[in-house]
Amino acid sequence: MSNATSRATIRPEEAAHFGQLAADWWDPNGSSAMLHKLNPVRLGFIRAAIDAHWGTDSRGVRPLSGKRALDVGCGAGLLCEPLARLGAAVTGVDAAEENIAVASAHAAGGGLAIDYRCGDIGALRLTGFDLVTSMEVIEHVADKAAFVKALAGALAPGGLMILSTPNRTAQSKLLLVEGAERLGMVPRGTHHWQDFVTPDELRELLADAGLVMGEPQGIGWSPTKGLHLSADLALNYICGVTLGS
Ligand SMILES: C[S@@+](CC[C@H](N)C(=O)[O-])C[C@H]1O[C@@H](n2cnc3c(N)ncnc32)[C@H](O)[C@@H]1O
Repeated sequence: MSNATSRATIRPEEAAHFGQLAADWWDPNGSSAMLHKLNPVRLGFIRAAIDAHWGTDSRGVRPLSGKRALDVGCGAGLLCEPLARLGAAVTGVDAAEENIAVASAHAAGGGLAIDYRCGDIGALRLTGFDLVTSMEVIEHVADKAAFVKALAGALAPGGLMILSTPNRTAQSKLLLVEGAERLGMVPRGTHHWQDFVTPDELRELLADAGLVMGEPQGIGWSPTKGLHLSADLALNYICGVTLGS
C-alpha cells in the first residue's frame, strides 16, 4: 500500500500538533486539561449507551467484560483506560507516535493491557469490535468520509459506535476557538472551526457508510456547571451509532 493511501485520513500537521502535547497529556492541569474535564461527562453518556445497547448495568463492576473496544484518535489514552477498567479488551489508535508512546507507558504503569497502535485506521484494517469510539477526532481528519467508512469497517455486527465532536455554530466559534484558545484553556491551533461538523452533516456521512446515528446529546458549558450533558447541541455533541439493517 502506498504511503499516500495508508495515511489517507491523517493530516501530518494535525499529528504533529497533537504529538507535541503528548508529554503532559495526563496532567489534568496541562495542555489537555479540557479533555480531562470532558472525560467524565462523555463517560456518563457512554455508560448509559452501553447499558441501553446491551442491557447491562454499568454500576456493575465490568459491563464490557468479554467485549472488544476500539478508540480511534485515542491521544494518550484518556478514554482507553476507563474502557479497559469497564472490562473491555481495548485497542487504541492514534495518528501521533508520541501519543502512542505516552499512552503505552501510562497503561503499563497502571497495570492495564491495552493494545496501542499508531497509524491510519483505514490502513490498519481492524475489524470485529463490539464498541468503537472516536471522541473529538473527526474534525481533525483529512477525509471525513473515508474516516467514517473505516470506523464502520471496524464495527462488529450488533456493535455500538460512539462519536463526539464540536458543532459548527457561532457559539462553538466564540467559545472553543476565540475563547478557549485565546484564554489558553486549549492550545492555540487546536481547533479549525471550518472543519467542525454539524449533526446533520454527521448523520449524512454516517448514512453513506451504512450507519444509523442515534439522537445526539449536547455537551454544553456554563460558568456554574462547567461541561455537562445538555439538550443544547450548539457547542459540542455526542451520539450513539449502529450499523443499518
Ligand atoms: C482532540 S484530540 C482527542 C483525543 C482523545 N480522543 C480524547 O478525546 O481524549 C484528537 C486526537 O486525534 C488524533 N488524530 C487526528 N487525526 C487522526 C486520524 N486521522 N487518525 C487517528 N488519530 C487522529 C490526534 O493525534 C489526537 O490525539
